[in-house]
Amino acid sequence: MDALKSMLSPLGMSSANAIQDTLKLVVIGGTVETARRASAGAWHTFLDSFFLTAHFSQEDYPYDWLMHWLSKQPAWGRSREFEITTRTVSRNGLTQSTTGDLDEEDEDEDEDALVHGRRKRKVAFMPSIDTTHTIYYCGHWLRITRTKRYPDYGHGSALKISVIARNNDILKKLVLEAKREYEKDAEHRVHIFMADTTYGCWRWNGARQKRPMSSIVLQPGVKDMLLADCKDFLCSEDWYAERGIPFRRGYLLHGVPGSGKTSLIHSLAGELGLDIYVVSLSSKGMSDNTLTTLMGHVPSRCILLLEDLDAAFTRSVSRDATSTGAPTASNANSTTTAETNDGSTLSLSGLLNSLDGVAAAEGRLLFATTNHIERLDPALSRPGRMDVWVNFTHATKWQAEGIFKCFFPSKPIGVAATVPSAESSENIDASQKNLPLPKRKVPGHIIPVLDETEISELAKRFADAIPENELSVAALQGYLLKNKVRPRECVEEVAQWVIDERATREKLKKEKAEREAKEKKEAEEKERKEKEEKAAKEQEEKEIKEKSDKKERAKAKKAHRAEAAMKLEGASSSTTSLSTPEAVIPVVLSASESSSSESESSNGGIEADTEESITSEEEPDKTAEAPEAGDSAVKDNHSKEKWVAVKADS
Ligand SMILES: Nc1ncnc2c1ncn2[C@@H]1O[C@H](COP(=O)(O)OP(=O)(O)OP(=O)(O)O)[C@@H](O)[C@H]1O
Repeated sequence: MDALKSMLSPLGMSSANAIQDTLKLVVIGGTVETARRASAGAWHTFLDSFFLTAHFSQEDYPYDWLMHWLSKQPAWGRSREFEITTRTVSRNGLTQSTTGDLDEEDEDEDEDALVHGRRKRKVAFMPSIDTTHTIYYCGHWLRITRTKRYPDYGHGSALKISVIARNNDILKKLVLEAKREYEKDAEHRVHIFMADTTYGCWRWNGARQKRPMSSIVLQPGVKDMLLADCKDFLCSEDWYAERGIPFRRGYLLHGVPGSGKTSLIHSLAGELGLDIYVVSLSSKGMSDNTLTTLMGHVPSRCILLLEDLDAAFTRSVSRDATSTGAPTASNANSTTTAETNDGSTLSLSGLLNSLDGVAAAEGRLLFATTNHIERLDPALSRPGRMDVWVNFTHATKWQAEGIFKCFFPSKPIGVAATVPSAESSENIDASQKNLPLPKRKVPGHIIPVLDETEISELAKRFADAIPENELSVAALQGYLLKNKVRPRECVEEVAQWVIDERATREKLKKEKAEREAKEKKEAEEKERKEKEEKAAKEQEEKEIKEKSDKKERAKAKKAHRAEAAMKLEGASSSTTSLSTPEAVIPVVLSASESSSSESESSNGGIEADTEESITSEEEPDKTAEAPEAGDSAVKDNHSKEKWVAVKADS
């Protein structure tokens, strides 16, 4: 300090004091800030040594479990910063409400209630992103933060849970509890995931009610066989491992549209408690790499569904004659990449590799559906890839009877049949016109419940009226749906419906044939026009080329003559320099004198005047006989004239 004072002494006393004070402040401030930072660091180190933090990403299941669990926590619902959404509470879309749910007016109303035919929307409070909530759980305070995973892309969330604890038991307990609750609530639903070709990942698409196996009417034994096969596969992992066989199984469901292929898969997923991962191979942006990535991310126990396999290598919307993935003449070499204008590039080899390549997931049940098995490449449907094939046909009489019984529940014999009243008949008509029903869950009051014998008898009559293997089960279902509250009338009118259906189909067939014929004609006309235009263009190009060739040849000829003239001039000057009496005799040279002119005449060039052709070397005497040098005649053939120097008799 003394040194500082002595340094500052030459300055005025007052300014020296001011500088001293400033320096003091700087020193004190720096010390305080350093102390603050050190203490904060020590505090964080202290906290970190006690806090356990777990991260959960939206792409993984635990995130769903925790979001579902949190949605039921009162503290989560009491959050003071909200995101208000009419979407599902969590990514999994389970329909239970958060504790902060905002129901409209009558809270006790049915969740599925319809207002003017529309489902009522629930408004839910979701704690907003980047806010921290403290929840008390099993004697611990949990600090929970929802964050954005990819803020730049605007999607993807993550959860961060911190807790003061000696070990991670509390977090394990929390995750297990959340999982249990989630699974309990998801018990009656099948989760559907769709392939996202843009990001090469799976996106949750919805949770559907399970469909009972009994609602699928197939020929006897088919459902049982499939169910038993799937169950057997799922519990034979060790058996596969012992034999070195990849733990995968493929099912190919093929047959006519509307015969229950997709419904059966849905039903099986519910029965086996598996999620469904759906890939549409013909979707935009699908490529070998994307498919391989997707297949690599399929969980081990699930159903992987490849829909409309025959349309894999075509982007056609039609699923009939024009749509093909088959090794036809044009695409026989199907291992080559199919490139389309929508940017999709998928090859058969890419598909095969992704199905059973090294990166393909194990333990999954692969289901593929197609309406045209004959169009599939044999490599795709061979055993090992598709182990079980099931053929779906149009409805048989047996199926018609079965589906009728599914639609109209029966009462045990002896209980009086419920017949709709006149008032309810009005409702019936309204429902048949597809007008909204007041309550979805209680339609029983308008459906007459007949006794078993009557239903059996009606079902039999219904089946008798249905032609074998002609109409799809979906078509029968459509007819029954229209008559869902009129079982007796439904049977009475079915014969007429079949006639109408045939007529409609015939009409549609005819229209389709006409449309196709028209399209074919237009295509042919277009092709013919294109051909004509092409031919005209080619002809024009040919003519232009010929003209330019002619010009070129004429130019070359001119140049050649000029060259020859130059040579002659050179020769004449050399003879003069020898002081030999020479005369320059003009002679007419023809184009045929030169080799170039020969070639020209041979290839159709300008004809040479051979009569008057004289060469200085070959016919010197002729040149000698030529008129005197002074008045050497310049013959016509203007352009063909050349002056050559020849020795003349002096
Ligand atoms: N065998 C069946 N048993 C019960 N319902 C059926 C059956 N076949 C079709 N359906 C009904 O028909 C509708 C269409 O069925 P689904 O989508 O399963 O047919 P699909 O064979 O997959 O048709 P596509 O080949 O066109 O995809 C569904 O609503 C389903 O309930």
